[in-house]
Amino acid sequence: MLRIAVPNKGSLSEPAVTMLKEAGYRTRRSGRELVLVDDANEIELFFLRPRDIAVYVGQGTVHAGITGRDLLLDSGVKAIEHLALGFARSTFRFAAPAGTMTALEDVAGKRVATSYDVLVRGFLAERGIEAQTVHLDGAVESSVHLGVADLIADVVETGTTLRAAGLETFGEPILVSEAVLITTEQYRDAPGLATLVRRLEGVLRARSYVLVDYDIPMNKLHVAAELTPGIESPTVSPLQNPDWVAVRAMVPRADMNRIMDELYEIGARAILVSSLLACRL
Ligand SMILES: Nc1ncnc2c1ncn2[C@@H]1O[C@H](COP(=O)(O)OP(=O)(O)OP(=O)(O)O)[C@@H](O)[C@H]1O
Ligand SMILES: O=P(O)(O)OC[C@H]1O[C@H](OP(=O)(O)OP(=O)(O)O)[C@H](O)[C@@H]1O
Ligand SMILES: [Mg+2]
Repeated sequence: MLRIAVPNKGSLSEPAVTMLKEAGYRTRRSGRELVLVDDANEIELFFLRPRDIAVYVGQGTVHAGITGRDLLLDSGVKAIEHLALGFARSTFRFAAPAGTMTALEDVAGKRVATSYDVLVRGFLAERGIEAQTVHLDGAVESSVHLGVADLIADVVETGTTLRAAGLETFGEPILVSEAVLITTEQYRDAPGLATLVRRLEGVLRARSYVLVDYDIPMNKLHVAAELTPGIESPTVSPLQNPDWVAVRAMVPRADMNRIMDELYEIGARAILVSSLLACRL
């Protein structure tokens, strides 16, 4: 039976559970279950602290796990990023009181507060910059104001938390992170894992594409097909009126409105967009 570690708390937890549910797996009924056996899908889900997941995967006690790229790198564990999952997207950056630091060199000799010491020390060492790290478990943004550090290195999504603390990012991002499915060389080809990966890819595709249907005059079909080439080729069906056809194709969700506008411009009508629940391409 495939053993998978799933985050039990924090930013990764809810979207990870939602994704597994959309991939057809049984998921937690309460927030308290530690392990869940899904016999039908031959999978066991272990709900663990996000930070610990790389450790379990690295030790080989579970076949794979969902964690953040930043947490994986900070763990120092030799695990493989098997599939990027597209949620919990963030950057990991240095930030200091507004107007005080502009370049990485400014970090030299300073105290950097962070929850990701290994990641930060590795990044600075690679660039030959010596600085001291101060480990904090969270709310790192408060550390400068409270005098335990001169700057921070932390997760930034919208930047709201930084702004509220009067801090500004500077220098290149240390890392661009998102949730990832991780495994080890040992289990990379485990049979059940391929199924899990295919299902998760199906969810990712279903999230990033929509299905568009429209009617178009026959003489405009070639232009319309260029706008909606689909994956292999758009489906074209006859209509009772021989001068018109119906077309169905998958289009990237991000381009949906532009494509609808352009289809309308060239004469398409009854343009309908629907969401996909799941797919195998
Ligand atoms: N605001 C955020 N937006 C996107 N991703 C985030 C955000 N905060 C944390 N993450 C991501 O979540 C993971 C951190 O897991 P962690 O359990 O520490 O989450 P958390 O939301 O910080 O939880 P906690 O409430 O325990 O602080 C990392 O991969 C990190 O990049
Ligand atoms: O850029 P923003 O959209 O403001 O998000 C980034 C903030 O979110 C996370 O904090 P979290 O809520 O997890 O609190 P923590 O610092 O205690 O982990 C992260 O550590 C940042 O503080
Ligand atoms: Mg946090």
